[in-house]
Amino acid sequence: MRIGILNSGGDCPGLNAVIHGVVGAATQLGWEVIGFKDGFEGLLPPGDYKVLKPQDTQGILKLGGTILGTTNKGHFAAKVGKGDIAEVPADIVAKAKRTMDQLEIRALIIVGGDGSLTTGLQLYREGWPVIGVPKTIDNDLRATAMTFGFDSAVSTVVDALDRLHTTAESHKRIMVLEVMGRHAGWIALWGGIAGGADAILLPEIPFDTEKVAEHVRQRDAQGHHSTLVVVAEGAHLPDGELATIAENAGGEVRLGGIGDIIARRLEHLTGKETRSCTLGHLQRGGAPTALDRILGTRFGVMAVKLAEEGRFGRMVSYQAYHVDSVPIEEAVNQLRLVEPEGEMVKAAKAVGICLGD
Ligand SMILES: Nc1ncnc2c1ncn2[C@@H]1O[C@H](COP(=O)(O)OP(=O)(O)OP(=O)(O)O)[C@@H](O)[C@H]1O
Ligand SMILES: O=P(O)(O)OC[C@H]1O[C@](O)(CO)[C@@H](O)[C@@H]1O
Ligand SMILES: [Mg+2]
Repeated sequence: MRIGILNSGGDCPGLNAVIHGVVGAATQLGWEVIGFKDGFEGLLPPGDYKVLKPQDTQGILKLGGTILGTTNKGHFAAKVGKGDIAEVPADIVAKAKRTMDQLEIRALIIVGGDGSLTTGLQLYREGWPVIGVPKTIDNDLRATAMTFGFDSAVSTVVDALDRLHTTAESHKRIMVLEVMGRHAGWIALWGGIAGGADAILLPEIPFDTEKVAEHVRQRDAQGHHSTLVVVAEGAHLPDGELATIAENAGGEVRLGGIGDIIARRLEHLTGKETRSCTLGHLQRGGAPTALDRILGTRFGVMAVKLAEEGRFGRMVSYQAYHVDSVPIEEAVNQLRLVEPEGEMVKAAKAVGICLGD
């Protein structure tokens, strides 16, 4: 038996751990694994792929990125189909299906985010043997309590904050760190708490910059002359708007710029020298943490198990310390956001972190 795997959408630390897990588990069953390159693009005739044997995945656990490559552009860019639902055009699907048939692929493991899994759902509904593996550093999918890549991204935020602390203290400055997370504040909240931020601004909690400025003044009065502010890229400006750069190929807006805006306002309101720093794709690169290597491995193993059991149309999911699965249709387009009254936000406030509300 032969199965396929592809990565699609943005990359994420831990993708190679999934590939490693899939190849390891499939090899034990005597199966062959085909790795399609650059997302769904690799499915287009004549097919861009490589046969993945255990020796091809040796040593990749610790590597960031993906050995298969990925894309969020290309021929599979979803177009608006029936009832305003984005669909991949029929001729593209037909061409890709030819490759699947020629290679006799009996299961296709799609490791991707919301967009790629929506495409996966379309293909499953058209009869493809699809299995989904969720991938996002944002950790914002309702159907899974944790995704690989998140812990690595948080570690990068913590490392950045550790470094910013010392320069902020030396100069008695406010430092604003803008972090990723799209419309969810998980990276900001976890990274901010672990990195000892003094203020954390989230998409889920409307904030008032004057309240942050007052927090800075109080800290100054207590003898703390530097302040670290973490702001999520998707946090809303006081008028409710998002700070954006452009639209990307998938039609999704590219977020960015809120750190600079907040820094300028805080400097104006407090009279303190303020600098901002955008962490950007550093959060997506580099070696995955041990947790992400383990999670990626377990997700890969579960994907092969689902293939063995013929349970297609399902997405691997992590719930209550167990790796299990849910129907893909229940998983896509269901965001898990920070609860403004949740225990974690309360814990942040309890240790004196200002959320700007
Ligand atoms: N709403 C959608 N419906 C169907 N396909 C989609 C949708 N949004 C995106 N896609 C397709 O999925 C692929 C990747 O999309 P996108 O760049 O959003 O990545 P993703 O899988 O959502 O991962 P992430 O956004 O976390 O990087 C592209 O081919 C894109 O056309
Ligand atoms: O790599 P790109 O296309 O700029 O996408 C960046 C976005 O992708 C993510 O890294 C993951 O969804 C977001 O946190 C961020 O907004
Ligand atoms: Mg997406």
